[in-house]
Amino acid sequence: MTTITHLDVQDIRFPTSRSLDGSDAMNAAPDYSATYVILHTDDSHEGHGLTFTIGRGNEICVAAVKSLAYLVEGRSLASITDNMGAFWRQITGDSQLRWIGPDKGAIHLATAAIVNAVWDLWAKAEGKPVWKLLADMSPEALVRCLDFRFVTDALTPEEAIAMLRRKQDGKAQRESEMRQRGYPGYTTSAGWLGYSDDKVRQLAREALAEGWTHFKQKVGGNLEEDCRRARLLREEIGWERPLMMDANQMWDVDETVANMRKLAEFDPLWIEEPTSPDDILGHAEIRHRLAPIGVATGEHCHNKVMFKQFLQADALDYCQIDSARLGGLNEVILVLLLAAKFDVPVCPHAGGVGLCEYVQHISLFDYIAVSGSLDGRILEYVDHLHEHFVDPVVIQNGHYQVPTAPGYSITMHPQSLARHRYPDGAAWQEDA
Ligand SMILES: C[C@H](O)[C@@H](O)[C@@H](O)[C@H](O)C(=O)O
Ligand SMILES: [Mg+2]
Repeated sequence: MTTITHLDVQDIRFPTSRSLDGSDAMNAAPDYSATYVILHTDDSHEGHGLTFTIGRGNEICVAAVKSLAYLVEGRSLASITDNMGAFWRQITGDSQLRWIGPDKGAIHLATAAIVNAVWDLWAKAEGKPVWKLLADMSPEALVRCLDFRFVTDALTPEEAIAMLRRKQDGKAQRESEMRQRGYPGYTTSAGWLGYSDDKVRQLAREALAEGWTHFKQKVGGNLEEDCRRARLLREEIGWERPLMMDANQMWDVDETVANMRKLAEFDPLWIEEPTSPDDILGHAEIRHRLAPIGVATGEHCHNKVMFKQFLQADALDYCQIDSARLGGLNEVILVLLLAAKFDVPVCPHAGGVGLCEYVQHISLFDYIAVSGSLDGRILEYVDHLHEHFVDPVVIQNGHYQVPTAPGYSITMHPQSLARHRYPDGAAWQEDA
């Protein structure tokens, strides 16, 4: 019986601001970072998990993980997995720690790192990748992993079981389809705001040659500049291939409408995070006024209650859950079910460090067992930092190939961890 003996947490940072990888209008110079958790056990298994931050602030998540550690140390894996829903309530329920959330901010990001590490440990112990562990569970077992508190007005456990039962037919066929074709993706790599025109053109050409069909660009800077870059991208990718735009929360509601009426000339599929991530009614208003341009949001949507209200308010066309902004996989699954009930496609946020590795499991599971559909669904891809992972994502022809190694694909190489540990790792010492 596997027992968690000790939780180790590390502050891992990559100096991506030096090349402006990941730059956008709100986040001009991010250092992609991970609050990295290892659950050590009394046998050969380890559970790895991380939460993504963009540099300063990672130390706050590290401290929050340390405060939460007592909730898993000393526990047997079986005592957690026997009732994952109860475990999730417990890890989010320490009243003294909950006070600095609840279910939001640094404490919730830290929760995600631990919860995802538990899933990694469970999947490794079962010898399955996480998506397969989930896809093989009965509807009842899956629903037992979830905490429906605060969402039963929109979705009850009984309804969730019924929804999952309805998708049992065809699961095997969808799984084999995914093993053959992979899950369709889109690339953000050519569109970072800090890149020169030449670099954008070059990366767009390379992405086309690699088989990408959907592209995302950053907007939210100077409007003329946004238009110029959209024109440039359209010159490279043509008009048949979808182009998405991401403003990273730069605008007010009326400003969004005015700016997007101008950018509509470039036929965007969606505008992502146009305004404050908390402004549900604002997004609904934008959606209403900008249709048929879609509204996408979710990478800063911090819990199931927020998503419930976005869905109830008809405020989004694309639900962009983040695997470590929500409190780990249990809460993500609940949002997948909510989105399926409201018939809104889930297109997870990815990129950063490790987020592509995580979300491939989520979208595969969504297709195989929850929504059963690829309509309007496309999974983000960003071409940075995969070399640090033991089982990195594999992309072919713009499609994520199905991961087969046991776990959540989030384990990093020990030498990558050592080199990027902040502030003493070699990557930070060399030209400091
Ligand atoms: C700072 C980051 O790179 C963000 O720009 C990024 O996550 C982005 O919003 C995205 O949608 O990929
Ligand atoms: Mg975004």
